[in-house]
This record gives sequence, C-alpha cells and structure tokens, in this order.
Amino acid sequence: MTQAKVCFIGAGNMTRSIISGLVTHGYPSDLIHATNPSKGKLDALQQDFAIEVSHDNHAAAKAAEVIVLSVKPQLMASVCEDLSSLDLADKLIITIAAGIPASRYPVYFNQPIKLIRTMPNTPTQIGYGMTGIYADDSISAEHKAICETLMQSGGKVVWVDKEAELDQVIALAGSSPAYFYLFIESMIASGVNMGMAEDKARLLAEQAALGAAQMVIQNQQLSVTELRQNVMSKGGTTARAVETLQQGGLVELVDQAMTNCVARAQEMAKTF
Ligand SMILES: NC(=O)C1=CN([C@@H]2O[C@H](COP(=O)(O)OP(=O)(O)OC[C@H]3O[C@@H](n4cnc5c(N)ncnc54)[C@H](OP(=O)(O)O)[C@@H]3O)[C@@H](O)[C@H]2O)C=CC1
Ligand SMILES: O=C(O)[C@@H]1CCC=N1
Repeated sequence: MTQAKVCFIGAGNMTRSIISGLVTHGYPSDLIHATNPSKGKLDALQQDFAIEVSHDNHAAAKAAEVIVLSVKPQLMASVCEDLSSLDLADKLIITIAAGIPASRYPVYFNQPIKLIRTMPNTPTQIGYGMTGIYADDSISAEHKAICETLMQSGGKVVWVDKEAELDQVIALAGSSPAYFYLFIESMIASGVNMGMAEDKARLLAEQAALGAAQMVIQNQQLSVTELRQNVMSKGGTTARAVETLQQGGLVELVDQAMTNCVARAQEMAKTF
C-alpha cells in the first residue's frame, strides 16, 4: 500500500506544498484529507486539488492510514494530545515539524507509535523539493516506502542515519530556500537602485539563479569553485564583485547563519 489514505493535520504552507506535489504526480485526491481550524486554506485546497477537507482532526486521523503532522512546533503537543484517545497502533505517523525529537511524540500521544521524522522544503510545491527522512529500526520497509512515495512526489529525498542529521538538513535544505530568496531580493533591490525597472531586474536575477543551479546540477564533474572561477575573468567585473562579497565576510556569514539555524533547532528540541 505505497498509496495509502493520508491525512494532513494542519493545512498551511507545507501541507499545500506537499499536496500540490502529490496531486501533480498522480496521487489519487480521494486518498488525501487535510484538516485546519480556519476555512480559507481548506477551501483553496479543495478547489485546487479536489481533496477531502474538514475541521475535525479526530475523525480525519481515525479514518487515515497515514497521519502527517503539519502544525507549527509550538502547537504540536496539544494537537497530538487531542488525538491520544485514538488507537494509533496500525497507523504510520509522519511529522514534518522542525526541532521536535522523535522520542517526544509517543509521550504526546501517550502510546507507542510508528513515527517517521521528515524535513521537507517549500519547493516541494513545484517538484523541486528536498526532503530529509529519518526512521529508527522499528519502522517497517513498507512504512518507509509509503513515506518515500509521499515525499518524493515533490522532489528528491535523502535518508539520514542519525536523527541529529535532520538539523543539518534544516540548515541545508528546509530553511535554505529563504537564504536564496534573500540573495535574489538583494540583487533585485540593487538593480532597482541602479535604475532598472523592477520586473526586468527580477527576470535577470531569477534566470541567473536558475542557470547557476542548473550548471551546478549538470556539471557534477566540476567543483562549484571551478564553476565560479569560470565566470571570473582575471581583473574583470565578476572578480571585483566576488572579492567584495568575500571581503565583506559572506562565507563566514553563511557559516554563522547555518550554525545558528542548527542551534535554533536544538533549542526548539528542548522547548517543545
Ligand atoms: N514552511 C517551511 O518552509 C517548512 C516548514 N516545516 C514545518 O512544517 C510545519 C508547518 O509549517 P508551515 O506549513 O510553514 O506553517 P503554517 O502556519 O503555514 O501551517 C500550519 C497550519 O496549522 C494549522 N493549525 C493550527 N492549529 C491547528 C490544529 N489544532 N489542528 C489542525 N491544524 C491547525 C494552522 O491553521 P490557521 O492558520 O488557520 O491557524 C495552519 O494552517 C512546522 O512544524 C514547520 O516546522 C518544515 C519544513 C519547511
Ligand atoms: O523556519 C522554520 O522553523 C521552518 C523549518 C524549516 C523551514 N521553516
């Protein structure tokens, strides 16, 4: 049953991203249910993807074979506690929440459960997602296959052997689209400052970002450093720009940002 009846608890950004990937890749919409307290997001999901929606976490979880926990980490305990009267023995529970360790969930649910922890990202919405997955040895091959099917619909997946590696996945993939957006935003702002129309600046920046990513992907025989050096003519314009970024501390700043990202995940693990 790699196409199981799945319910998403919480119908926000990530649920929408995952469902979009699933439906686009032919996952039957009548096997997908999403719940949410407010109505707008549910209406939009129903309209766009013809899935089942409701406000009733309990009924949706009871009817599902797979429950995807997709609420903010600070709400996770109360959402799981509300479902703890259900018999979860035969269900697979997948969490996409940052920070919360796998060991916390059986405590929230007050029973042993079969849990897989994942860390996806929003490009899942358009098939370019990257999801890290962790399961301990108690999880069956069938449940791992179900989880992989769900997450692969939105892009690539990578299994990690140690749960702690999921925090590195957050820094490298879960959170990282935002770093690239910030870089593109900054480029557009600079283009506009130099007098270019915003739509034209956006087109130039977004196509350069897409081209650079594709060059990295399609030239695995080259290091990323070589690809960069191929743009940098000696004494030319790129060298001046890249030196400016390096002298301004970009490399150290990225390292600091990713270290702080992991630290925040570890902090959240103690909080929720
Ligand atoms: N955004 C991202 O890039 C990524 C997020 N994640 C993880 O995904 C999870 C969800 O994040 P994201 O989608 O961004 O957050 P959102 O705030 O967009 O979505 C969370 C949803 O949960 C709903 N909700 C609140 N209370 C309940 C409840 N009691 N029962 C059911 N649903 C409820 C909210 O509804 P309402 O708005 O109506 O209150 C909201 O629609 C988080 O745990 C986050 O760590 C993981 C990877 C990437
Ligand atoms: O910012 C967050 O906490 C979530 C986890 C990864 C992306 N968004």
